[in-house]
Amino acid sequence: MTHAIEARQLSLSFNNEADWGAARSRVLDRIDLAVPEGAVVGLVGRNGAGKSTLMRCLLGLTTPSEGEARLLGEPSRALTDAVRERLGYAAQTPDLFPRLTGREHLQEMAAVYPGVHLRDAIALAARLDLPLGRRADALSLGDQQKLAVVLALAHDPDLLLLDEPVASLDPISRRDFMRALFTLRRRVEPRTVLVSSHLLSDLERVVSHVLFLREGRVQLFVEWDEAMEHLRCVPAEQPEPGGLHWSAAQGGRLLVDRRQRPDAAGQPGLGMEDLLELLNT
Ligand SMILES: Nc1ncnc2c1ncn2[C@@H]1O[C@H](COP(=O)(O)OP(=O)(O)OP(=O)(O)O)[C@@H](O)[C@H]1O
Repeated sequence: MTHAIEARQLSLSFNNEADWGAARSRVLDRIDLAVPEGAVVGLVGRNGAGKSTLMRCLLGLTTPSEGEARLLGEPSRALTDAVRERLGYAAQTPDLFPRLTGREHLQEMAAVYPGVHLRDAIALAARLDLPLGRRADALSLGDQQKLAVVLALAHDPDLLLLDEPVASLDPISRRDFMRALFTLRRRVEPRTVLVSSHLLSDLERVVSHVLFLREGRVQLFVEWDEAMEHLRCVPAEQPEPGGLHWSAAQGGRLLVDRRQRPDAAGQPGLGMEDLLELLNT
């Protein structure tokens, strides 16, 4: 199987001397990851879990302290232009030129990336109700986010990384945008997407996989349909072999795969919010 995103023992530490004397804090902790081509991965975790940092390391924008990442088969630290042209990224804080209009942003991009489809991008902007004639510094935060996403999608990338792209969008725009992510494709090959969000109900509708991150570590990386079908929570006073995670909360709870635990048969399925809560306690 080909993997669009790979990480091996990816770690990152920062010197936080101002905060903690000479302490070094580990923001990413030995992350191993293999995301199959065509997967739509929801990246989920509490504030400060390391989601944005992981995306930046994957893209080669931040250099890891240890380990390595690969995108579309190439090491992130040395991506060729050919692979860069197949990537789309929208940062959590939109990275726009304040004096340029949305349309000018698109034209600038078309000049650099031969694969930009102006007509499709303009159609997506219209669908999202984004005024392309307005300067970026005159756009609301939600509209700036929409523009960042329209730009990230404009060249029909094979791999799309979106860092909280819908946080400031109203519910109607969010729904339209989530649909657009997966339907706007000129090529037949499926697009791989890594999207972080705290809006779990939006993610639940569109993802094929979920990556739960806690304090820079991968807690769980699962196919979402499988997780809903088979992951269950059973009471347990202490960690047990075969359990995927043990939480001390509520008298002790163990996350298990019900195929391995007959006693989990009567337990209800877990939503993304249940899992996030369980994995963080
Ligand atoms: N340049 C830096 N120097 C020191 N610490 C940093 C730096 N960048 C990030 N961190 C720390 O790394 C941790 C992870 O931050 P990150 O922004 O990746 O989290 P996140 O999961 O994206 O959070 P949120 O959901 O709030 O966006 C935080 O504790 C943050 O303070």
